[in-house]
Amino acid sequence: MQIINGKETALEIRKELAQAVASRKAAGKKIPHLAAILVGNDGGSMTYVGAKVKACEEIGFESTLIRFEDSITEEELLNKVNELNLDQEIDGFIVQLPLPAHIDEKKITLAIDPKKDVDGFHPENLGNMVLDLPGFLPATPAGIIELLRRYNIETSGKNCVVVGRSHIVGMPVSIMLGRNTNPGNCTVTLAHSRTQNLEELCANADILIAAIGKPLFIKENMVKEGAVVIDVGTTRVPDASKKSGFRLRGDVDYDNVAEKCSFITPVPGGVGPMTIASLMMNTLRAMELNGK
Ligand SMILES: Nc1nc(=O)c2c([nH]1)NC[C@@H]1CN(c3ccc(C(=O)N[C@@H](CCC(=O)O)C(=O)O)cc3)C=[N+]21
Repeated sequence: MQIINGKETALEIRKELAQAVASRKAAGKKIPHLAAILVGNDGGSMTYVGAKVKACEEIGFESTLIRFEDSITEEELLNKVNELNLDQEIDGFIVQLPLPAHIDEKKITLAIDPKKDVDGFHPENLGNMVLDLPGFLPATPAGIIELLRRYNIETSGKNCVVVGRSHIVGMPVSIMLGRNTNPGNCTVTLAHSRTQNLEELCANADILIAAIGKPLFIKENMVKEGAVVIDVGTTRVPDASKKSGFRLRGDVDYDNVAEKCSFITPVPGGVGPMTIASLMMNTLRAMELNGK
């Protein structure tokens, strides 16, 4: 069994990006500039956005954090999105999800200029992904693909089961793994809450991707001997023994599953840091895509 070290891999990518920034600087080219919009005070969102800003600083990207109160109106948020769309200094930006219930996330996502959509959530970028055209790949699925690539994990012809059909992880990663690319060429099954015989289905997977957001959902009996298990879950569960009062839990019952796997990602230190690394890769690509 090998633990896939996402934290270390993300660090490697960040070093590569820092080099790319340094050579851009030396050539007198523009430094990538990422902006992030954060609405409200959700603990998880603040942590993730903070980590993104920190990653920018380490790599040498410019970053701008834009914060709003929960009470911001949809129109005010749309105005800010439009402003960032037009701002020549900003190469890419994200609007951290989830947004307060009175704001329509779809409307906001549609308002982002696809050329600055480094989250890869805009339908134009999802369409480009499906058709193998250049664009931005969603950060978490791209991070998963990058881990499979860097660990030389064979995917071609493998039976891959993705559990969870979210628009930002399950659905896009199922498409990416089914494409005629390497990594890719999997036979993919996208499972969800209505799937019948889920346990049996998972137990037949060569590659199992858990993206449901339910702590410890994937049990030992759902994992095949020698399977590759990718855990996308990051749920904060209360834990009095921690200073923060919570601990991070994946979707996989790691302690009982790990032994059976050929490869497994831990939580924390697996897919999470790769999401941020992919976002940074997308931000650098934004410059290339936009001819800067
Ligand atoms: N517009 C938008 N884009 C996103 O990419 C986005 C989002 N909204 N909303 C929420 C999810 C979640 N997400 C994570 C990013 C990093 C970690 C991460 O780095 N986790 C660390 C631990 C961090 C901790 O200690 O809490 C780890 O797994 O090792 C986790 C989750 C990005 N998301």
